[in-house]
Amino acid sequence: MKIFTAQQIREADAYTIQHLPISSLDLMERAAGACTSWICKYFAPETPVYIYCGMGNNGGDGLAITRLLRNRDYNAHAFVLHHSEKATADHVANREALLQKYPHALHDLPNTTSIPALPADVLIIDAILGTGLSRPVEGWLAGIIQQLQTLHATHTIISIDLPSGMQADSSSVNTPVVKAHHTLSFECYKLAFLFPENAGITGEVHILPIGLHPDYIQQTPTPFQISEESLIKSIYKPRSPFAHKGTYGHALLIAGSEGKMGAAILSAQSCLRAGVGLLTCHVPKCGYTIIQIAVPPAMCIVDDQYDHSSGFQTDVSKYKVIGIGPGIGTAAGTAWAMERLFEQYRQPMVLDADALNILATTPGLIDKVPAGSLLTPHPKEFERLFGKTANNREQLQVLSHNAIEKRLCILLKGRYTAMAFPDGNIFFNTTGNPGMATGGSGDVLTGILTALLAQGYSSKDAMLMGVYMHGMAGDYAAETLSQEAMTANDIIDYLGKSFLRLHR
Ligand SMILES: NC(=O)C1=CN([C@@H]2O[C@H](COP(=O)(O)OP(=O)(O)OC[C@H]3O[C@@H](n4cnc5c(N)ncnc54)[C@H](O)[C@@H]3O)[C@@H](O)[C@H]2O)[C@@H](O)CC1
Ligand SMILES: Nc1ncnc2c1ncn2[C@@H]1O[C@H](COP(=O)(O)OP(=O)(O)O)[C@@H](O)[C@H]1O
Ligand SMILES: [K+]
Repeated sequence: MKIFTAQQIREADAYTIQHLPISSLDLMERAAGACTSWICKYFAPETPVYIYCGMGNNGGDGLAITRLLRNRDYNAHAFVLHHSEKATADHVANREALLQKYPHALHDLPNTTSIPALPADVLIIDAILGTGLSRPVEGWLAGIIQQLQTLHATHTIISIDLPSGMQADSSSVNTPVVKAHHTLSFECYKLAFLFPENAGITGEVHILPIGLHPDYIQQTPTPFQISEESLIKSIYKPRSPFAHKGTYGHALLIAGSEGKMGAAILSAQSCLRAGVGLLTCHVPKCGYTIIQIAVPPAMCIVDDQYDHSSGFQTDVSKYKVIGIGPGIGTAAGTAWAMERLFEQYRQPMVLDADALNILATTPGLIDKVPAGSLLTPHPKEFERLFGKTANNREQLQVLSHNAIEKRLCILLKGRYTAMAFPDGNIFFNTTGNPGMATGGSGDVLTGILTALLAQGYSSKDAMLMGVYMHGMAGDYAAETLSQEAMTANDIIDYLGKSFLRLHR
């Protein structure tokens, strides 16, 4: 699913009006109709509904929703906030329509008044500002938004299209934004919904289709997309009936150190469960027996130190892919060995955890990482690698810039893991849940990505598919075990169920 900018949404609107037999007013009626149906599904007609409307088309939606709710016998009231002199044509048309049918449902709030006290059971609809927001809200309107923010604790708030004050495509940190329990947004996700800094502002996001022209959606390029199951199914390659273990690649996993052999076990097990043909683990000498007992299908070679500081003396060229990082530690010798590895091995590899920490502290080393490699930092590792950023929009820019410049596939872990590619595209993953906020989840991802590269998926496809499958396995685990009780091992156990879903 593409994510359009506010500007592109305006263009989509105009294109739809021009190429379909529909007026802009009818499109607004459709949008308002979709919101009204959603509200009626979840709230009984006895619920009093107060709808705060701005002067633009977002306010127009609010006025239309008021009329449509009244048509269904809801006790709905529109409060128009006069934040600008002029209203848009469709706002005016909907004002007239409401006045004509339900004159007592319309109330004007001049830009001197605050929101009058409201009964406890009122449902609040925020239709003040949408994608037309041109600058951060200030003055009187900022006061109104602050008032609505405090009402979040006592009333249910539904924002139309986006929480008023939120910028669709950029950061809104330190600016007044309505805090919603639900956001009913039209046609597509807005970029800002995916920013961790906006967690708790949109509430649950519900995307309501309003029939924007499919040609515009298909033809318009955008760097931002949501990775969906249909995309993953199109990437997935079923195994050939004539396959043998050599078909699916021999992977080398460099992982573990004293006290951190668990990371090696988790990534090795997930690598096997994600379909690698053959797996060899490179571990320090303290880990030999552990791996041999815990992961029988894997072969094992050892470093004669307690970390990986003797280097990877084996002939690395025979491996289809190398995954490196989980639990390896950051000893100077390990950094030295990693540098040698980049000289010997020039195919895409997977770098995670301590491998990333070593990159962050060894000047110039990141430039030696083979092109097409997959880097999987969480936000702290990302900051160590690329520095602090002022907000999530800037963070995304830094992510994409480095992916393009260094020709790497780099992700940034989170609720909506962002994946940036050398072609400039950025995808967001939606699978996964807070049950995965548990030690070892990331090690499992390293194993999955390594396995997919070994099986011949391209770097981009491996990242898109691996992150999606990792989250889906986490979702299956949470469904059966609860988010609290699930552990990283359970993500591995449910990988099978996730693959079965792709077979269908
Ligand atoms: N294709 C779509 O997505 C559709 C969108 N519609 C609605 O139209 C909305 C966009 O409408 P508009 O372009 O009229 O924009 P808005 O309704 O978001 O706001 C525009 C108005 O707010 C003022 N304004 C902007 N920033 C302000 C600030 N910081 N402080 C005070 N006033 C400010 C502008 O001067 C203008 O009067 C969408 O969010 C959606 O609700 C629907 O009606 C129909 C279809
Ligand atoms: N709230 C969440 N929603 C979705 N995915 C999550 C959530 N919390 C964690 N995850 C996922 O779990 C993984 C955690 O990785 P990481 O922080 O590297 O863990 P570790 O270092 O313990 O192995 C990431 O892939 C991340 O996207
Ligand atoms: K709004």
